[in-house]
This record gives sequence, structure tokens and C-alpha cells, in this order.
Amino acid sequence: MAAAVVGGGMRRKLQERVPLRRTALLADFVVLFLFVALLARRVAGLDGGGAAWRVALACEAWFAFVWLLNMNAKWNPVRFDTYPENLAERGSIDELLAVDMFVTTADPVLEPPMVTVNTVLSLLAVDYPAADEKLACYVHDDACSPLTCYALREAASFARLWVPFCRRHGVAVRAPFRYFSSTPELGTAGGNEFLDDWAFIKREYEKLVRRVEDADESTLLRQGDGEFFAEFMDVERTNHPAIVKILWDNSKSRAGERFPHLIYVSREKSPSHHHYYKAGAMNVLARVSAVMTNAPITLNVDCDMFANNPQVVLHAMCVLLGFDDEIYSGFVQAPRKLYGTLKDDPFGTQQEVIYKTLGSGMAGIWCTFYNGSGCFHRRKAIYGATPNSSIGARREGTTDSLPPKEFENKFGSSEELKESITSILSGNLPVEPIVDISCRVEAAKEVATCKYESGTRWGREVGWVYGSMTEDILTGQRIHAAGWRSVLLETEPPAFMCAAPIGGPACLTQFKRWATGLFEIIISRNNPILMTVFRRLRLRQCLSYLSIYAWPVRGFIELCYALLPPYCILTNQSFLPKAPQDVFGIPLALFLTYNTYSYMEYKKCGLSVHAWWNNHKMQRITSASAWLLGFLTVLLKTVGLSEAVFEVTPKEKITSDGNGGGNDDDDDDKVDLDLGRFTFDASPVFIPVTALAMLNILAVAAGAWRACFGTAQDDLPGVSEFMACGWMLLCFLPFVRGLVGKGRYGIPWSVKLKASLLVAMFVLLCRGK
Ligand SMILES: O=c1ccn([C@@H]2O[C@H](COP(=O)(O)OP(=O)(O)O[C@H]3O[C@H](CO)[C@@H](O)[C@H](O)[C@H]3O)[C@@H](O)[C@H]2O)c(=O)[nH]1
Ligand SMILES: [Mn+2]
Repeated sequence: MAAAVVGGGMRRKLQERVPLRRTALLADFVVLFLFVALLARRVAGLDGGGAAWRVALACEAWFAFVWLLNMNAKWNPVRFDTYPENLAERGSIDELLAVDMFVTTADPVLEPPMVTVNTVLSLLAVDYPAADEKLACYVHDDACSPLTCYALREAASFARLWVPFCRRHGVAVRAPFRYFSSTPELGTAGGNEFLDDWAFIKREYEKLVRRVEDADESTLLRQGDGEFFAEFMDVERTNHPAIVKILWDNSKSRAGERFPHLIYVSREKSPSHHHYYKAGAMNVLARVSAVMTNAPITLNVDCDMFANNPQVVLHAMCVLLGFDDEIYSGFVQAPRKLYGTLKDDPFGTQQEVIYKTLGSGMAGIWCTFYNGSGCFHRRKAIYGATPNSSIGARREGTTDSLPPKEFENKFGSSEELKESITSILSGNLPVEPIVDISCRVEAAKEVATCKYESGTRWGREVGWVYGSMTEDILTGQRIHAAGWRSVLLETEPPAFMCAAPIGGPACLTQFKRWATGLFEIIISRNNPILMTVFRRLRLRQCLSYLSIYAWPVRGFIELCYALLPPYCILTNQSFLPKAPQDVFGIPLALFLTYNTYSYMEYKKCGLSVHAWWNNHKMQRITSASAWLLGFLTVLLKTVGLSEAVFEVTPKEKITSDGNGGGNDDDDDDKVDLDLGRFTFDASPVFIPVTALAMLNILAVAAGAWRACFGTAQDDLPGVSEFMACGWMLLCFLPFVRGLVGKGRYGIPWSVKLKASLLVAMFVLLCRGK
């Protein structure tokens, strides 16, 4: 095993799997023991306790189960180190595999073209031997927007300056908006010459920004060179033929300014076909690139995720080439890292601790999950092949051992695609690049049509899997279930970076989509338990997937649990032991140990107590809002009442100071712009937490009133329920403030109204008891 892992025999190693020390092992068991003790008390007291007691038992059993799942996922964390400097010593650079790089964008308003442009420029400029021949960049545009296409064409012409500039000066961050957000230090190598160069390129970049931002669609179509935009004439976003445009053909460029091909793709759309959102776009990219450049490795990033480390492809190659067996590197995922983040993570979006604990733990069982962006795949794994399989090897000379009919049923009927897939599946790496891509445009359009996939296995066993809003995790799971393993790629500086969503609505919408997607997976035929029984997913991998899929279910369970304290106060029952009974110790001890444990995890990652509290608070808020609504959306979808749609997260317009500017749409708020403060809109996602906040205020008030003016002694509400309500109010503080806040910092009246109706119903229910 060790030899296979270090790989390369006598040659110098390219990668190393480093086990990390696990310090919290004891604490894990202490919390587990307290859970067991609590459950035992519950069961013992079942006769005396009422409905509240039984609900509490069910919820706590779930929490204990999730704790076990997490223990499994975090059990043996590892880190992978990569040594790109050793690549050169391993002989010819021919060994380095070609990579097709994919970028997806879906809406020129929510995702301003300059965001995509910066991502593309950072990819075109990465360091890689023979980059111009081995790399190609494909952008898929689900909006079929001439603005995006124009922006990319302009980006290609700017790249002729930008890429050589980056290479000349070894630029560290190759997304121009980030690079130009700071001024170079005086006395930098190259002196004045460099500074002149810098100033010139900066001016050119600013011109590019102006051209792209000033462009408007109708002018482009009317007078921008008519020929170029002809395909965008009279098209509708949801109804148009496939467009494939080569914006930069490297083979036609002059020496000295060579960089990877840049190709614009917009798949055919028609109202009579389902498009499967990003998963559908990715499958089109996989096929289009297959008939054009057919690199054995693909990289995909979201439109706002730029390459932050110019050596990223080399690092990935260390993993892809560094094992003796391909099975270990079905895909290589870089963690999701954010730039320009707000201090102490006010919206709980940075997930640093999750990556450190769950991420490196899952890496330890070769089960790093695919998170949709910043991931290198083996094309072979995308095509649904199992590791070390090779069709064509069995019959010498021919490359077609799948019968033609079967092949067609699986991959579709394009001849060019068939040829390209066969060469990948036969495992004859490296695949020779196709020299003249311009003669492949028609073939590319053919595989980008709506009809192409019908009757094939695309979206099931082949490519990105359909049927979940989180197509990423599902696709990764399919690849693991085929027997592949995956690796977490942590480089310094981080490989890719993107901006975090800011403000209540953007964050909760994103979380809601994830919840929807994850819950869709559990109740589908792709659920990991079936994959373990019938496919090659291993038990511990299955359990660690379950620990992620548990998130949306948590929404429902936490809601039930959160209703218990106010319910008990209003109905004068108790679900926690009344002090000073002996068992008062167990829940309190659990509460304290659990929170200390979780704070220690933050501390170990170098985060402040404030960051911990913000995350804790946001977890309670997202559970009762986004996770819950995701859960409900799927239930409604299952009974046919609604449909889940992919709501694209709005990206901040990038400004030249290198950070996302706040939304500057309403001027009145500009003065007290506080990016860290929670914001609201009228979306239903805000209703449940608003209702919970109101209910807890009501319960605390009712309890206090009864304590002061009540008559009978045993009419006193339990101290622990009282404390629980108080703690919840602390967690829901942004909403409590929102009840009285103004503008976008205040909860809209429509939400407050709906929430109070829910509260009224709940109170009536309690009175009816
Ligand atoms: O119909 C669609 C919808 C989205 N996208 C693209 O998908 C990407 C991710 O969309 P975004 O709104 O930014 O979602 P996030 O929540 O930030 O994305 C995370 O979660 C998604 C699954 O919910 C994954 O697909 C992403 O890779 C992952 O970064 C973007 O490049 C979009 O352009 C499409 O191409 N077509
Ligand atoms: Mn995103």
C-alpha cells in the first residue's frame, strides 16, 4: 500500500499522503457517552413524560446518530502534499497530461461578464509546459448572451498582453482584478521597466473593463460586426440552437503570444426539453471538448472561481501521475476558498472548520467529495468507466469492444464523439491533441443539441448525474461508487478562490439549494446505502456521505426540538428535568461539552471565539430556514406540488479595489452600509425563523408573567426550558433585531404577518392541549 501511495519507485515522489494527528478523540467519546446517558434517562422516564418527552427522545436519538456519523467521517484525517518541482526530474514533459478547462456561467446580470472574464484570464495564464497545446478553455453560457460572448472575445485579445506579462514577471495572482487591486512594491525586480510594463497593462485592463461594461446588447447585435453575432440574432434564452464559437485558436496565433484555445459554447435550448441546469451544461462541455481537444483530464470551475495559484495544474498533475495506480485519483478536488471575506464570518459561509475536520477526515478514507468547482477529473471516470478497465484492450487492433449498438445507447450517436470516447476508454494516454479544432465546430454543435442525450445514459451512468440540485456531490458519489478514489488538493497559496455570498437572502438561497439537492439524493435511487449494497461504495464512505446528507433532515429535527421549550412553557410541561433534580446535570453537561468541543475546533483553525459564535448562530438560523425549506421543497416536489429550480447565487460586481462592493442599488442605505449585518427580503425562507423568534419572545414573556403573578406553586415553568428559550433568542438575535430593523435590515411586513399567523396557530394548538 505504502509503495503504491508514494508511487514512482526510485524516482522522486510527486505526492505524499500525510496522516494528521487527531487530538479530539477523547472529547468525541465524552460527548458520545453523554448522549447515551441522556437517551438512557429519556427511555427510563418515558412513562412519566408526556408527548414532549417522546419528541425530545426522537430528536436526541437523531442528534446522537449524526454525532456517530461525524465521528466516522473525522476519524483519520490526512493531508496530501504535492511536489511539482519533481515533475521535471521525471523525464520528458510529454508525460504531463492535457487538461480541458471548463467554466460555466448562467446569467449576465447575476454573474457580470467581467467576473467570468477574470476567471478565464486566470486559467489562460496558468503555468504549464506547452500550455498552449495541452490546455484548452471552454466557457459554457446558459444565458446565450451576446454580452458574455463579446466580453470573452475582448478578453482573448487582452490575453495576448496579459499572458506574456504574467509569464515575464512571474505574476502571483493571475486574475487581473485581484492583481491590480494592489500596487507593486517599489524596488521590485525589473525596476522601472517593470513598473512601466505594469502601468501599461493596467491601463489596457481598465480599457477592457470599460468596453465590457459599456457594451449593450442591442448595439452589439445591430452594429458590432454583424457576422460575429449573427447566431445571437433573434434568439431567446430558453429557445435557440447550439452555438459554438472559437474565440481564440491557438494554432493560428503568432509565436510569443501563444496561450490555450478559448471556446464559447451555448447549448441548444428548447422549451420542450428539460435542461438540468448546471449538470446539463457540464455534460455538454464534456462532449464538446471531447470532439474538439479530448484531453484525458478535465478541470471545472464556476464563473467566479479564479485560479489563485498559477501552478495549480502542476500540483494536480502530481496527484494524477503520482500514484502507481490510477484508481487513487479518479478526481482531485481543491477546497473551496473565499477571498475578501468579512471578519469573523458573520454569515457562516466560510466553512473553514468543515473543510479542516470533515474535509481532511473524508480525504483519509479517499472520499473527498466533489464540490462542483475547482476539481480535476479523469475523463475516463466521467464516462462511467471503472478504474483500470480498458475497452479495446481485449481485441488487438480494434478499439471497439463495446458492440456499436450498446455504445450508441450509452453515449449517443455522434461518430466523432465515439472515436474520442473510445480513445479515452482504451486507456492509451496521452491522447494526441486534435490539431485543427476549427473543423470540429459542426461536430461540437451536434453533441450540444437538446435531443442528443435522449435515450442515452448521459445524466445517469455517464457524465454529471441529473436529479439533484447538488449535482456535484451526486456525481462525485457516482464516481466513488464505480470504485474510484479521490484526493483533496491543498496548496499554498490556495488553488482557486471565489467570493462569498453576502447578506441574508443570498446566503440562505444558496443553503436552501444545497439542502434541496442533498435531500433529493437521499430519497432517490442514488442514495448511498443502495450504492454500497449494489455498487462499489465502501461502508465508511457511505457513512461519511450520510453525514453530509443529514444536513437537510436536521432542518426538520431542529425545528421540532426548537419548538419544545416554548411548547412546554405555554402548556406548563417540561421536557428537560426541573432543577435541582439530579439529572439536571446530563443535559447541561452535554450542552457545555458540545459547545466547548465545537469552539476548540475553531480555535485549532486559528479562528476567534466570535467566528465560532457567528457560525453557531448561523447554523441554528440556516437549519430552521434554509435546510427546513429545502426539506419541504423536496417533499412538495415528491407529491408533485412544486418543482425545484436552481436559483443562481448573485455575484458581486468586481471593483478595482479587489473586493466585492456591497450591493449599491438603494442609495439611502449607503451611509450605514454594514456588510456584516443580516439583511432580509420577502422570501419565504425567512418565515420560519421569524416565527420562532416571535414564539420564543412570547413564551419568555408568558413564563415570566406567570412566574410573577401566577398563583399555584407548581404552575412555575421549568428553569431549563426558560434558559433554552433564552439561548434560542440569542441565536436568533439577527431576526430579533430584524423585527424592529428598517430598510433591508428589517423583516418585511409580509413575512412578519405570515410568521405571526403561524405563531397564532401554534399557540392555539397549545391551548387546545
Ligand atoms: O442553470 C444553471 C445554473 C447554474 N449554472 C452555473 O453553476 C455555477 C454555480 O452556481 P452558483 O449560483 O454560483 O451556485 P453556488 O451555490 O455558488 O455553487 C455551488 O453549488 C452548486 C450546486 O448547488 C455547484 O454546482 C457549484 O459548483 C458549487 O460551487 C455557476 O458557474 C453558474 O453559472 C449553470 O451553468 N447553469
Ligand atoms: Mn457560486
